[in-house]
Amino acid sequence: MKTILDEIVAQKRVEILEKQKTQSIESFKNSENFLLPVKSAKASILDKSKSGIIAEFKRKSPSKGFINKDANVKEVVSGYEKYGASVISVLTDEEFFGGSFDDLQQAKEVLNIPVLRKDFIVDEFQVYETKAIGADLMLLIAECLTKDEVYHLAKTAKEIGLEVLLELHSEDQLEKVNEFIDLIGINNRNLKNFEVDIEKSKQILKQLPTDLIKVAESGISDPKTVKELRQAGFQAFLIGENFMKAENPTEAFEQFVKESK
Ligand SMILES: O=C(O)c1ccccc1NCC(=O)[C@H](O)[C@H](O)COP(=O)(O)O
Repeated sequence: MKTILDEIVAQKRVEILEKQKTQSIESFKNSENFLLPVKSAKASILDKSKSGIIAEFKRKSPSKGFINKDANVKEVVSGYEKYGASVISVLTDEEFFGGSFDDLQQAKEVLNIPVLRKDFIVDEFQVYETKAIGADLMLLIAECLTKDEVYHLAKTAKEIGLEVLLELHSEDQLEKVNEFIDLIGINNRNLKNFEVDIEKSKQILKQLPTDLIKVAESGISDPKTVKELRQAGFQAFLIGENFMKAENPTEAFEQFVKESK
């Protein structure tokens, strides 16, 4: 049976082919952002004056539909930074998440902390594109890539200065971790039925390489869960919907950070 991830990846491949009619890796290399230095997410997460939260700007999702369709990106992300976010994640997928490059670029304009391009990267074209749009790091999802693809995409990213967050959904994907990965995320959301199980993070944690930054992802809505996961050994927490669904995402974030200390 096809999963939502299969559907998203198929759509990505169509989009890439369409974009390649007018853009090329060479054109990305000639872009203004290409030679600019990136901000390190690793360093920002290890900075103890911040919360360890990777706060995600997310307008909609396949599991929840619309969350906050018309949110003002600059307002929301600058609030997240003000109250201690370590990194900002911006969805750039349009079809399934209502995101855009414009959202990422607007976020970048007002932020001093690193910005993660949250998308479904399956081709080196998108790696160069990630640098050209001004992101500091990118996500790779082990579930939709072979071990060789993860290696090639992560190596390319590192060569052009991007940091890489590799997301795992199960223990058997651990073999895809390589020397080019900076952060490793465990996604608590089952992409077949969208159920969230925070225990999954804890189970896989014990087997993660000790030298990588460990990120618990998805379905976190209680500050106590952050405390628990921090105690267990996670250094970062990727949280989107819980803040975005609030009437005032910044206030919700501020309160959450206070309670998760
Ligand atoms: O969020 C979804 O419904 C989803 C569906 C299919 C593939 C990926 C999906 N989410 C991407 C993410 O990784 C989350 O946006 C991120 O971890 C934040 O999760 P949450 O705090 O639950 O919004």
